Amino acid sequence: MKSYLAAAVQMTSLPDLDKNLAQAEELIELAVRRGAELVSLPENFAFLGTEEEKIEQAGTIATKTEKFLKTAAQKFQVTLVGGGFPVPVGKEGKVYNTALLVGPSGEELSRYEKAHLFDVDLPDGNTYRESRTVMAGVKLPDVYHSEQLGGIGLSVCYDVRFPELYRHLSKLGADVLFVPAAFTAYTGKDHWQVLLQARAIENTCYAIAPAQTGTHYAMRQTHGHAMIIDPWGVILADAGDLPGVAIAEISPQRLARARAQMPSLQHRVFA
Ligand SMILES: O=C(O)CNC(=O)[C@H](CS)NC(=O)CCC(=O)C(=O)O
Repeated sequence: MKSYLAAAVQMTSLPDLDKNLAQAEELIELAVRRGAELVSLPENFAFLGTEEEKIEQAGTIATKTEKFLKTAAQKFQVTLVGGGFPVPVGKEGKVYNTALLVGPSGEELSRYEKAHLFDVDLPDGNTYRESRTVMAGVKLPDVYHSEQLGGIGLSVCYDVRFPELYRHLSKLGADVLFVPAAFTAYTGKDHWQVLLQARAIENTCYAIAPAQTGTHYAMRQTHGHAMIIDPWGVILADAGDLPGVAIAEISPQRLARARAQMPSLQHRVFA
């Protein structure tokens, strides 16, 4: 593993696939121009609209988004994390909320289907029933071991509240934990940064969290603050609340130092 720059993109995705993919490409290009070799896009980067619209367009969203990720990775010669985005499954009109890791040759390196679905009623009046349209993934994510970029583990958004998933990834040798998200403004203000720092600290891994920000449609507002956190829990970059990119260095020396100073992974008893 070498030292390199990683980027967490922050977007305001809309119920408009082509517009979103164009915005994503601009932000990937911006990150690459600043030297990023590993660029990540938030949950719902390709489409953020009502569940009805999402299901109607799921086939097109899946095909175009996968092609977009592979083409963009090749065009900019970078490794990309994208997702989740809907991929149709079965006959019930449901989708997997899928995250993909794609290498610079456009090859798929890893795929993860979101396992924890956001079925929550918030005190601000918003009701979320992700399971109405999404089928829960049943497989723990793999770690992709890149000689250059280290061990890379995927997750999606609400997963961040389930530490056992990240423990699984760190046990498999993850160095970088991805949490692409569309966190609600309401929960985000109190929970987002704390949860990400906890996942980074307890696993002595980098946490990279691309995010949605702003108002997408109707009452849907997201928290923003795409960020990169180091294995000691220090926030290295924070995108604030406007579209843009958070960029920071991922360093094997910093990983080694944090793990030497706090060898908690070696002291695990139960998991
Ligand atoms: O809002 C939308 O329409 C888009 N959001 C999403 O698609 C997903 C599933 S509903 N959001 C989350 O998982 C938020 C989790 C979260 O915010 C928390 O854990 O607090």
